[in-house]
Amino acid sequence: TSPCDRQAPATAGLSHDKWEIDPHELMLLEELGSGQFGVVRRGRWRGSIDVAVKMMKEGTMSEDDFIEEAKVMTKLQHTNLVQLYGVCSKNRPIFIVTEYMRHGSLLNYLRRHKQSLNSNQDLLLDMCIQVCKGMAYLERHNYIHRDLAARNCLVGSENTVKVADFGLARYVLDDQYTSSGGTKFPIKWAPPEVLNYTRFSSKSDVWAYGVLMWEVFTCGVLMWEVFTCGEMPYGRLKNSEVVEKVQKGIILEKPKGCDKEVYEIMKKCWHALPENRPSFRNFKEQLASVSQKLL
Ligand SMILES: CN1CCN(C(=O)c2ccc(Nc3nc(-c4cccc(NC(=O)c5ccc(C(C)(C)C)cc5)c4)cn4ccnc34)cc2)CC1
Repeated sequence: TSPCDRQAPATAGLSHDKWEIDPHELMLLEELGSGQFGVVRRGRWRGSIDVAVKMMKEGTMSEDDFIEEAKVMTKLQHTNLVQLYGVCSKNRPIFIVTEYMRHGSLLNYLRRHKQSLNSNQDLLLDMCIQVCKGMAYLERHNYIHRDLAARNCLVGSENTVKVADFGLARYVLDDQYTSSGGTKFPIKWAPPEVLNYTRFSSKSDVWAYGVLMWEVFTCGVLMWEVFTCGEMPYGRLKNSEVVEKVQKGIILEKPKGCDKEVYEIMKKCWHALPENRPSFRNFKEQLASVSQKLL
């Protein structure tokens, strides 16, 4: 470092780097739920900023690797990504602090609002387009999500939808989740190359995105049909049965009430070969043109 760096002015004294959050600046409020890593709570940062705080249960993640990666993650900024504000890594458990999304996960939102959503194909398509925009940004930055699904997207005010927990899957220590044979591995969102070789890429994110679209549009059933909102893909099939179907190229059927053109687009995500699937970039354009026709 040049001599002037060594004489950094006292005001820069804070030993923390900008991705390090001082826990004294955090006020923890009610619990929002718990996930793979333990409890998540709503909080207030510096008295005024609404945040969500993931309190990482010991032994659930490789913490040092994650803290290193957090520096990169805080730089990923887009209106359709849940912003990582920083981490509290100086004591245990470590806290992951992100922007707060008041309506919770997209999956629960779809299930809670099926009545108003199922007759609103435009709103369902708009939600998919928002996720696509966030994913196109990650794709542009060569950042792979590895667990894109409606449960890992969040809903804020005015029906804003954002992609959450991108890249976090790499730090989970539970091999029931990380290995494709594990009971917690998201089989129903995984393409053949991930099932066979755990080969993740932005094109495996595209496959998962197609399943996310299917989750969203199973909300779009017509009034007189039994509501199948935010349905579980492949219903009650066992994971081994789903793997067999996916290997044979059997894909999810068109959700009732889903527009034919939308299903045609969804199907493009499920090409057996990753190179034959569209990128999120050109997907965004296709979805925008369909939404023009639908409006
Ligand atoms: C009127 N309704 C009342 C009920 N309701 C809520 O209780 C509710 C409201 C807001 C919520 N918001 C958030 N909830 C969460 C949240 C809550 C519980 C669990 C989790 N998820 C996790 O802990 C988690 C997710 C993924 C992963 C891997 C690595 C596997 C991909 C690991 C861990 C997130 C995170 N957030 C980040 C920003 N905003 C939120 C969550 C729930 C929604 C509104």
